[in-house]
Amino acid sequence: MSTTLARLAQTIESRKPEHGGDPATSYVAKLFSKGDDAILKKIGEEATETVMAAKDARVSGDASGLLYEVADLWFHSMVLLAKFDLTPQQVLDELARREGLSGLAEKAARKDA
Ligand SMILES: N=c1c2ncn([C@@H]3O[C@H](COP(=O)(O)OP(=O)(O)OP(=O)(O)O)[C@@H](O)[C@H]3O)c2ncn1[C@@H]1O[C@H](COP(=O)(O)O)[C@@H](O)[C@H]1O
Repeated sequence: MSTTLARLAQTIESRKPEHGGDPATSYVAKLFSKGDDAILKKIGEEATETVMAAKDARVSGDASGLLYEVADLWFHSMVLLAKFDLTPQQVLDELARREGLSGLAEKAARKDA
């Protein structure tokens, strides 16, 4: 896993209440203290902002805003994973498992099952 992702996952984990995360000084601790729905709401917002940024980029030809929104989306997705004691490595493992398997072939296999 990239060291940036690994470090961020570690920081997010350290912000959990059981590890002493303080909602007064930490955005992640504050999200954890608000509960699952607050995290899900942020994911919905960031996903929508990603869509809007892509539409803006299509019009302006400048995709730089899309990078910021996808970073926000990835970050909040990592908070969600941590909330459920899952790790980015597990997501990468799932992507690795899928490597080389065409999405079209996978879908067809599902239909046959
Ligand atoms: N990568 C991020 C990161 N990306 C985005 N954000 C925050 O996510 C929020 C995004 O929400 P919006 O863009 O909707 O802005 P907003 O209106 O201010 O947000 P809300 O008040 O609606 O939640 C902002 O407050 C951003 O600062 C992040 N906050 C933290 N991190 C990482 O998490 C680490 C731990 O952060 P703390 O827990 O705050 O110490 C940091 O060192 C960073 O590495």
